[in-house]
Amino acid sequence: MAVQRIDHPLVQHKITLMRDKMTGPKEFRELVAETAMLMCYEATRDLPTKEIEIATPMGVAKSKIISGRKLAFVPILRAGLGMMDGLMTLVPAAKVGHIGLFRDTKSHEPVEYYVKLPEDIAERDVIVVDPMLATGHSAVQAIRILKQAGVANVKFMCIIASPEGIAAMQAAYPEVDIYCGAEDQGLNADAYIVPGMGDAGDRIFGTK
Ligand SMILES: O=c1ccn([C@@H]2O[C@H](COP(=O)(O)O)[C@@H](O)[C@H]2O)c(=O)[nH]1
Ligand SMILES: O=P(O)(O)OP(=O)(O)O
Ligand SMILES: [Mg+2]
Repeated sequence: MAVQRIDHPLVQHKITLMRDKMTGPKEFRELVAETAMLMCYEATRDLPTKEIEIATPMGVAKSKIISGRKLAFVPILRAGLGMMDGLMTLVPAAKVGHIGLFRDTKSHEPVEYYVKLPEDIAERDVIVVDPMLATGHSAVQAIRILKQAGVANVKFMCIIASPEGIAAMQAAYPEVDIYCGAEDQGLNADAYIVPGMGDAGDRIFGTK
């Protein structure tokens, strides 16, 4: 498994603004979407292309289009939803599946409450998105659901990852590439990433 940290200055700048506890929900939401769009640029770098001929106003150009297997994004609800505007701006033809998980406050284990996937998900390359990879159990569960649905090729994209989350993913799905913007120190007793940026879902939707 490869962990790719996206160290583009724009991504790093936006992460700093998201970390700031004074950043309110409107700005936080915009930053999550913008960061996701920038990260998606890297996560889709290996999409296959083919050359076609296209009529321009001045003649015929040999030019590339994306070819091969189609893409689906799967946000882990709720926080993953915040990344979708940016991703769909970049890849408007992608289909979207939803996996709803919340973490039990005592065990920190994910509790599944909703799954809706495109009918042809097994024929698509999938990028699972969640701003935070903490214990890694939500991401592992989401990928398990997708594998059971027949998905062969899956990547995971988060804004901040913990070493524990990366290790959990590596143990469960060593073949899944992880794209992250930052790798932080670790988890606190409540399984939040330190220093992190708090509860991403609450900050996106203003619920706390
Ligand atoms: O600092 C944090 C840590 C976690 N979250 C939310 O929890 C899940 C991921 O947690 P796992 O422990 O990896 O299952 C993720 O959906 C986040 O929304 C958070 O917001 N902030
Ligand atoms: O993983 P959680 O419990 O933080 O869920 P949500 O994304 O709904 O905040
Ligand atoms: Mg939350």
